Amino acid sequence: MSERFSFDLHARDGKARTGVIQTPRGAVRTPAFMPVGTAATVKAMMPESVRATGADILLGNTYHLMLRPTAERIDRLGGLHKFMNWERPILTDSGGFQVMSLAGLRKLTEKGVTFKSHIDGSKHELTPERSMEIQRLLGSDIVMCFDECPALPADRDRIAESMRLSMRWAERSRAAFGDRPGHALFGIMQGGLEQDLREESAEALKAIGFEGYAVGGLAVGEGQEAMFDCLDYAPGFLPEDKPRYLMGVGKPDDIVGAVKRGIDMMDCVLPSRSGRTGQVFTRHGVLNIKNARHIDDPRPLDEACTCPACRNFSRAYLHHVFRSQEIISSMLLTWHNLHYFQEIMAGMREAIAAGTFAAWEADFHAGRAQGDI
Ligand SMILES: CNc1nc2cc(C(N)=O)ccc2[nH]1
Repeated sequence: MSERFSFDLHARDGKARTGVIQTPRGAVRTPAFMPVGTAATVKAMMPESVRATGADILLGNTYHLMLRPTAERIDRLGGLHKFMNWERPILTDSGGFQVMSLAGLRKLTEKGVTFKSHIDGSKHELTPERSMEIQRLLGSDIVMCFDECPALPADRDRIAESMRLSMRWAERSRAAFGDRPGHALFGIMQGGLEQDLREESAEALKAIGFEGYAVGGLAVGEGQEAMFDCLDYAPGFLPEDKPRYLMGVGKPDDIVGAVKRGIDMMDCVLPSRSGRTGQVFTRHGVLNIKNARHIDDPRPLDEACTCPACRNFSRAYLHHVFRSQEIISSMLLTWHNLHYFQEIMAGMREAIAAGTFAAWEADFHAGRAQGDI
């Protein structure tokens, strides 16, 4: 285990990169996918099961945890790692995105955001300083700057104004974070789909200096083509030698396209949330287990998959327990989806190291039938 936070790039293939982030709580192999552990749990998964899928790091949500059970209570109980029995790295978001997407009665000023809890209507405030304090109390290994992520579509002036506010908040986040060896603070690039504003944001963040850099403000309704157009230039504005984290992404083909364009880390609720709705991701495409066509199907979800759902259960059984709203349905489908997402990451890491990413990507796309399978 390293006492420091560091990032070592091992290989490149085109713009795609593979390497390792070292932290005092363990190594993170990149490109990395982070399962989302919103309320101190990856829903329907035991922590050891999350690890068994291949995850090196998971994401915790500041907004949810500050409201319930509160950061102070988690701190008193030994921090988030101990609280949720996950002793490997945790990245926490700043709360900024979820305040704007979940909370009620929000008021945004230069200082920060005041809002009402979606749980009980109680009043709260998030500022760069309070977000840093919460993430410190949680004990997270990678802390995210407090920022504002404007909803798209938005006009250029709004995007510019919002980005510049986030850059001022990045300064304040850096100042409030303090000197915490072994912990990292990541800046978040904003700027919407405006190339010049993205470059301005990157320059502002580099002038402050961070241990890693996120591409924020995407996966907010712009669509894959627009997101990839932005990713064709935005990662290149960021330092080569620091991790690049694309927030909130995404479907398997989004993830592959992002890594191809130079992204090292991603997080998304899709594999876990969709597992609970019966949506199953496989190397041959997507299926929904609730479809009646599975009712007598003795085959596994994916013959080639080694997860517990595919090794031990038929589609007919998974259809039955989904239809019966049995808890095991969410457990098995979440496990399968997370396992598959980690299989994609492992395949890309290996391909980039071998210089065969283009062939791997062609095989990835070739295997995916259209629609249900
Ligand atoms: C699900 N899409 C998504 N876009 C995001 C953008 C941010 C951001 N801070 O710009 C954070 C979380 C995000 N999640």
